[in-house]
Amino acid sequence: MQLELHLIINRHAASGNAAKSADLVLSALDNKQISYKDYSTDYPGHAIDITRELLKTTLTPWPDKKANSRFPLLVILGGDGTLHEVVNALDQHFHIPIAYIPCGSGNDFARGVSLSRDPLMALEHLLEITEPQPYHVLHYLENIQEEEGYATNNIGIGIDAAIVARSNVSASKQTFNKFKLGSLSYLYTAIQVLTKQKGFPLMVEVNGKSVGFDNAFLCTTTNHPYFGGGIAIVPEADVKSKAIDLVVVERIHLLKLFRLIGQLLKRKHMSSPYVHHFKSQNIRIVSTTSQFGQADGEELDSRPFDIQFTTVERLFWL
Ligand SMILES: Nc1ncnc2c1ncn2[C@@H]1O[C@H](COP(=O)(O)OP(=O)(O)OP(=O)(O)O)[C@@H](O)[C@H]1O
Repeated sequence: MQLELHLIINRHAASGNAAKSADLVLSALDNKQISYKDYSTDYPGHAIDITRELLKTTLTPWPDKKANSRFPLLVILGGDGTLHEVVNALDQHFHIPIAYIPCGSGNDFARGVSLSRDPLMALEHLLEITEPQPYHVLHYLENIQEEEGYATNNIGIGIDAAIVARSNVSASKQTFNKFKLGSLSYLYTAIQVLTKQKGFPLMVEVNGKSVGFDNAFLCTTTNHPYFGGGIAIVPEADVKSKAIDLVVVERIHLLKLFRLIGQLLKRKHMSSPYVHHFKSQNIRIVSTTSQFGQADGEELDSRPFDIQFTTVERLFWL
């Protein structure tokens, strides 16, 4: 099957470093005499508008019914946030495959699906593939604001979301990204926010059973092991599995918390008595107090949450 590539490029990802990666990819395509159309994003959310336009005019589900035609393949160049926008813009068009060349700072989805984070290697991989594969993505339904969407990586309320909110306004992300140290930016901001985040009451419902926490600190639902730029929050999570992994960490004394962070970095935190792991195809979390929220590193407003999670299969050209 011949391909017609449609590239959505977020040159602003990785604090602008994505522009260089995108130019490398476009030059490689020119050298190989592979034709493409490229669309650069001009503002936050522009990837959504471009995707919706392509959906009306160009994109088709796999497999293509028209023989001898070139398949219009959507290719995303950006970070997890850009991918998040496109997955949500495609909504229930699960049979329209998404190809991905990671150019962001964290690139957790690429880590989660074992895709090379070197843009040229990811391009080689894309050009070798002959058909898309199904992967799971998280589906969430927030009952209070009746908001629905998808996440390729994770959705969290509590400290991880507070870190996202803080790092989006801090200069450290730009500084660390300049030196290609996106995950250090996350850790640096994390340490700044840790002292401020208070514990909050949380209810978790898994397979019809409710569990209450008086003093939750982190509550993250994840599709694969990674968050925050390569931190393995649930090392055993598997993007190919239908099950969702939820991890709840309790607010503990700062000294114990630093010890837990050490264990987290060595992937030994899951046995801690303060870390609670749930795995199911259907999970609900309820926070009656206002908390920060994040979906794939994109901020959700600070508010109470009542979220129902499932997974859906969608095609990726990976
Ligand atoms: N032209 C633009 N100017 C400013 N922001 C943009 C522009 N185009 C897209 N964006 C925004 O950039 C944000 C961040 O992009 P993205 O998450 O892909 O990169 P990143 O944060 O560097 O990577 P990662 O999420 O993998 O750490 C997205 O929220 C997107 O809406």
